[in-house]
Amino acid sequence: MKRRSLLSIVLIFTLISAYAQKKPIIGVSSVATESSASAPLTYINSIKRAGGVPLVIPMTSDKEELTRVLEVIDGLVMTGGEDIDPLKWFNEEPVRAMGGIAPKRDEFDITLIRMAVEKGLPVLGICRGEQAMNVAFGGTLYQDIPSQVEGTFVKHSQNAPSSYGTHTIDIDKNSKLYKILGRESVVVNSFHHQAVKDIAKGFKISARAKDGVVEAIEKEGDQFVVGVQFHPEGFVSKGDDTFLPLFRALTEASK
Ligand SMILES: N[C@@H](CCC(=O)NCCCC(=O)O)C(=O)O
Repeated sequence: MKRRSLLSIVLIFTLISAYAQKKPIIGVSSVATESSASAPLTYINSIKRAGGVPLVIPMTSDKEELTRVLEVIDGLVMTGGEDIDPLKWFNEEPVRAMGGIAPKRDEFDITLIRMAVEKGLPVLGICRGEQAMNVAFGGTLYQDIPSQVEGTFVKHSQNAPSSYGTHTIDIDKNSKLYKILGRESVVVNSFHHQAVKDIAKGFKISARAKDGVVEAIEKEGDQFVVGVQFHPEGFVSKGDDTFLPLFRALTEASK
């Protein structure tokens, strides 16, 4: 009898440790067009380098489909892209300097973020993904930094490779981002002309550029819900480990 109970304990322990070693499946919102569903390999390779298994999610706003997707993924990365429709999502008339919008992608991204966060999944929003995260929970955006934000001077739309940082951000020491990166400031890449204006309820600003533009946000509380205005995948996918801890924090939170 003793031998059998010892064997069953060893078996249970083996099963638990095997489960704990399983790589988490990380959903990646597709950079959708009307005719394709794909995501840049920079996101895919960064997730792999951080120990996750990437899974591209085709654009849909069908809640039944999204519910099934959320049953199979353990975490989520929201990718970059077009401007977000200001009239639909934060009740502002479009300013002349607003860029191209993608209404179906807005619906997809914002519905997916809301459902993932409400399900308790870890979510990392990148650039548009950070902006959609803020809007999904009631925040607003500057539609065009240069024409709407007095006193800004940093170039937020760099003409340099995505693996090359061009401006500094200052990180709040009381933030998840600081705990993850372990530094008060860091040089980031920058490919945007919009930014968080009013922070969503239940979120906080965790980093700003030297001209005050918001560069990172996070949900208050323990759930990993982090948005960054820069593109950490541009560095990580090229072997620069500066932001690998951010993807690792996502995959760890997804286990
Ligand atoms: N349109 C928004 C967000 C910009 C953004 O996501 N840039 C990334 C483009 C490259 C990619 O698709 O990853 C803004 O301009 O602020």
